[in-house]
Amino acid sequence: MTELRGPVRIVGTGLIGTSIGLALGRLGVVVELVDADPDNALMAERIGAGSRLVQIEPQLVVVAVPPDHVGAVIAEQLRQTDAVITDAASVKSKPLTDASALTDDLSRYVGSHPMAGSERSGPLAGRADLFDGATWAITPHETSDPKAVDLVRRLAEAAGARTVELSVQDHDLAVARVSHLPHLMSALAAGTLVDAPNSHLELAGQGVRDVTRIAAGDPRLWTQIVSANSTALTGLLERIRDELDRMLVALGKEEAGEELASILGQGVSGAVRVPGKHGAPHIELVPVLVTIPDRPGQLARLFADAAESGANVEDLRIDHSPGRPVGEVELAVKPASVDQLVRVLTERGWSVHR
Ligand SMILES: NC(=O)c1ccc[n+]([C@@H]2O[C@H](COP(=O)([O-])OP(=O)(O)OC[C@H]3O[C@@H](n4cnc5c(N)ncnc54)[C@H](O)[C@@H]3O)[C@@H](O)[C@H]2O)c1
Ligand SMILES: O=C(O)C(=O)C[C@]1(C(=O)O)C=C[C@@H](O)C=C1
Repeated sequence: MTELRGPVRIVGTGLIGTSIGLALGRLGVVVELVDADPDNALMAERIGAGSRLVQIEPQLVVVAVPPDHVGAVIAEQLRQTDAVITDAASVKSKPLTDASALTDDLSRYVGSHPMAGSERSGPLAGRADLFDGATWAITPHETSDPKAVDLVRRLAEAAGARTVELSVQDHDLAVARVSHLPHLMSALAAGTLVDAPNSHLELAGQGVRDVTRIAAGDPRLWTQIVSANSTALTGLLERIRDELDRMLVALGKEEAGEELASILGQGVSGAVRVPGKHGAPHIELVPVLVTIPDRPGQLARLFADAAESGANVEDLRIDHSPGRPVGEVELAVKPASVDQLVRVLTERGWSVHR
């Protein structure tokens, strides 16, 4: 076991670097912050992610810069320090290839990728709990030192994540499917809203919000991510194109029912395969919808009442459209807890529907 004692140097103090600094700060690990943009490093320091100048040599360097720059920073940090180096990039082949072109010995480098993030960028979007319960992929390459792999695993665990080890190639295939394709589909769906009249947008409910949230991610970052994974993405996009053609043909028919139901049914079968919280197998959750008045303290009261019922709220969604005097809270609970939750909330005056 290789103990994570720090100091940890974080290069790139945006959303991910700052969140890692904040998470390690919870354990008292000394963190040094470095960024090409001095304002971002200063901001990360101000919100408590670490310090800009640490006098001791780092034990570990985390490179959290956009994918196109990762290889060069890895090579630079290997030259400048004796530390183990990891990176957080959303693709793993490109950083390895780029770094290999710049240095001969990559034994102290182990790629990794926290599978948690946000559509927001920069240090102000950083959160100490971003990785709690998330999956963190570790992608050793052929010459990675096992002790370095162990230390990177320690980093992920210290940040609150559970680790999954897989090859660089397998990682890129996996994220093409579970992260990069969904991002592109979200961008395409959101793009159709650009010229939508306000009278259409006024009808926006939770469905369109669910589908478009990630489309708000930084286009420069995402261009780098998807370009670096173009081969895997091309195969998936071709499959989507074929399905779109099938859907168009079906919609054009008078009796489209069966064909459409088969495409939508495929969607249901795929959606239930998405694992549940903490990477656990998918568990069936039942949504319980509660209307809440738009007044301070109502959410706290609702949670207290839900807790009284004994139900564990597994997931939560708040839908509050501006201009409405009430909001709607969706509490997702296990089927066994539903009846008791509904009974207790109704008794306490909440307007509840399933
Ligand atoms: N955004 C997400 O949801 C997410 C999730 C997991 C992993 N990642 C990966 O993490 C990395 C960082 O993403 P982010 O969302 O934190 O981006 P970000 O834009 O919030 O932050 C990137 C930071 O890197 C700095 N930077 C850029 N080039 C640099 C260089 N050469 N040297 C030093 N600093 C440099 C920028 O000034 C900025 O502060 C990316 O590789 C991304 O693929 C992102
Ligand atoms: O939750 C989000 O906003 C994300 O898009 C996070 C997400 C993902 O696809 O799950 C996005 C890119 C990262 O490389 C890792 C995580």
